[in-house]
Amino acid sequence: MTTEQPVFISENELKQFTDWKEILHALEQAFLAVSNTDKSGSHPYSSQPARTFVHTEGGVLLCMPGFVGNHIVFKSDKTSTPSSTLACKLITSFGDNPKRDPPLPDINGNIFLFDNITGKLQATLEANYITGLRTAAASIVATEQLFFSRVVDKSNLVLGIIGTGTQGELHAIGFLNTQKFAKIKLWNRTRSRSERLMAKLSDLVPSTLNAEVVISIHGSVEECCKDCDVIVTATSTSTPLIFRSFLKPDVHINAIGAGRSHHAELAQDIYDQCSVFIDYKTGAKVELANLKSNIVGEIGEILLGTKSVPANGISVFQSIGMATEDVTVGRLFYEKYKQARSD
Ligand SMILES: NC(=O)C1=CN([C@@H]2O[C@H](COP(=O)(O)OP(=O)(O)OC[C@H]3O[C@@H](n4cnc5c(N)ncnc54)[C@H](OP(=O)(O)O)[C@@H]3O)[C@@H](O)[C@H]2O)C=CC1
Ligand SMILES: O=C(O)C1=NCCCC1
Repeated sequence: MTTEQPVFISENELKQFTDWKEILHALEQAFLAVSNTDKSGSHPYSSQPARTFVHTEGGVLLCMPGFVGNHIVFKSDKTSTPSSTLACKLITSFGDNPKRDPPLPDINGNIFLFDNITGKLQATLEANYITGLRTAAASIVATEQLFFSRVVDKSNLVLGIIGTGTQGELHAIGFLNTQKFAKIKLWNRTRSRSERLMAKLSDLVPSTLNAEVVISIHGSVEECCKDCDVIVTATSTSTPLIFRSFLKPDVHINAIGAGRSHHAELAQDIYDQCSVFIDYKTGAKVELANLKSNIVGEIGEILLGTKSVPANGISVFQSIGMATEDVTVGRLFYEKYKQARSD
């Protein structure tokens, strides 16, 4: 039995291990694990209750425990045997933090990884950046399944990002690195923040799949959404920003924001007409209880082949955020950290 002390791995150390292909694979494993009910087959499986919320005067603490069994950590390692991983993310959201001097992130989290045999703590991973990566990767996997799988002409596609905070930025970077778009349109309530993101993306573009992409900033949400094929909403708004009339008929939307409710960014006239897919039903029962829409199923059900993708119309991935995503991505980063130290 190991007598080693748990390690603490900082955000700066973790950043060097970013590999979008591996992160997308880790997300697929998480989605599959949640939807799979057969522990004896070849797919990953999971144990994951709905997360809990502790409210304080200044914000909220979320406790997100999860277990994933029979998952493959590295897509690139064809010989790897399946792993089991137990972890818990503790994450706070304190909305006044960005206004402090100096400003602090609204969202601050850590992932605690445990030895699956002994239950002993192995590592604590600072998880602001990982939370951003895995949320963006969840949207990218959802977009592959709900949009790219049904689209015939993949030339000249337009991506819109509504909200260019931490999440909006990592979504733009993730999509730039993994999917082809002709245009990326940005909108943010505070324009200077979208200008900062545009400058950052322009530097990154040459090293991505999207050397020819045109990036633009827009003064209104409606103008930004016009002609978009895929949209990401990543704001903390508590009132709707996007209405049906802004949208193309077959648009796909990844709705990330968790303002007062998890479905505040889109107007009811969109929810009246679209097909909604989610990350996990257990969480949706609690966090999407007031959502009036057609929730078709989980992304993992599409990956398992037990649910099919609507051929057309508006699709929405209503991203709640779940522990199993942090479990598989946290394990991936921990293994990369250990490999780097043994080299
Ligand atoms: N689904 C998931 O798995 C996850 C969801 N989230 C959620 O994603 C959202 C964004 O998080 P993050 O990027 O980390 O936060 P940031 O603080 O970095 O960014 C917040 C963004 O929301 C915008 N915003 C806030 N209030 C409003 C409003 N009333 N109208 C329009 N825009 C508004 C801000 O604009 P401005 O720059 O003008 O202030 C900014 O663009 C949050 O709601 C968060 O809870 C976060 C992590 C995971
Ligand atoms: O899934 C997460 O992590 C979060 N979801 C909602 C807001 C805080 C972080």
